Amino acid sequence: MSTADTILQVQGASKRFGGLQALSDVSLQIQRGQIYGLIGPNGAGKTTFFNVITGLYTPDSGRFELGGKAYEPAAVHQVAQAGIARTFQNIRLFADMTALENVMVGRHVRTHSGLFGAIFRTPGFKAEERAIAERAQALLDYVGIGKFAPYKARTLSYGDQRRLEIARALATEPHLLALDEPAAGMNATEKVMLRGLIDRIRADGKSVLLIEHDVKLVMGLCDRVTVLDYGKVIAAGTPAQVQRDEKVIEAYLGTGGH
Ligand SMILES: Nc1ncnc2c1ncn2[C@@H]1O[C@H](COP(=O)(O)OP(=O)(O)OP(=O)(O)O)[C@@H](O)[C@H]1O
Repeated sequence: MSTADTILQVQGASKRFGGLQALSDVSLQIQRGQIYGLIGPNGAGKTTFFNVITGLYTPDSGRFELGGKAYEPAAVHQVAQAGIARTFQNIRLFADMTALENVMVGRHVRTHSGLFGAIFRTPGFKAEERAIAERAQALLDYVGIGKFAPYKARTLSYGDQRRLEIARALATEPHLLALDEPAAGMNATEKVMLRGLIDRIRADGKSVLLIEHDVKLVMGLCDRVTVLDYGKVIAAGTPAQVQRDEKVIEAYLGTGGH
């Protein structure tokens, strides 16, 4: 049952690809200010779940509520307007745009001048553009890469590109930030910084949904965790609870061979 503190409520999400049931009746509930982990072996359906809640895949079934209001995850733009922002497992930045410009693009979801203003560069558009640039710089500072603002995205280190993706996602002012394997490919120092950043994002009032293979990171950061295997929820609870769960141990270590 959802409460006033529920930010995301998903009930019975399913998604089939041909003969493969990638998601089967998946439900979960994220409370405001929570860091929520979604884990499971390779191919368990984690990314499919992200794609469903962020409008990239149309679910076959499921009910979705964000901040107590029903939403149809029908289109990526509508999802951003509703208040979910995400990053991708395979970084998707505009490689030849500067770090600042990448964040400015994310910000445009929340601006008003629109295409007309952008094409004719109206005074309103220019003032708005300045404000957007200032806000983008503040977000780069926030994730710790402010000094790289004028650098092309592709020249940044891998860990910094991941932080840039987070800054761009934050630019849409989401209530829920969905991070798809943010620590993938990071070294130990970068992981420590990432952990600090996610903690700070939560402290600043946002909820975070996290797909992550680094078990230590998940267990250290998350308030609650849902475990998927073959598209089904096999366990949900605190990190300590799911770690002890036999179905979870079996899924990771068992005979599934995945
Ligand atoms: N667009 C698609 N078309 C067909 N099958 C797909 C599609 N997207 C995902 N799948 C399949 O759905 C299943 C779940 O994949 P998904 O990427 O969601 O798993 P995952 O838990 O994110 O895995 P990983 O940890 O490896 O990223 C897999 O068997 C995958 O091959």
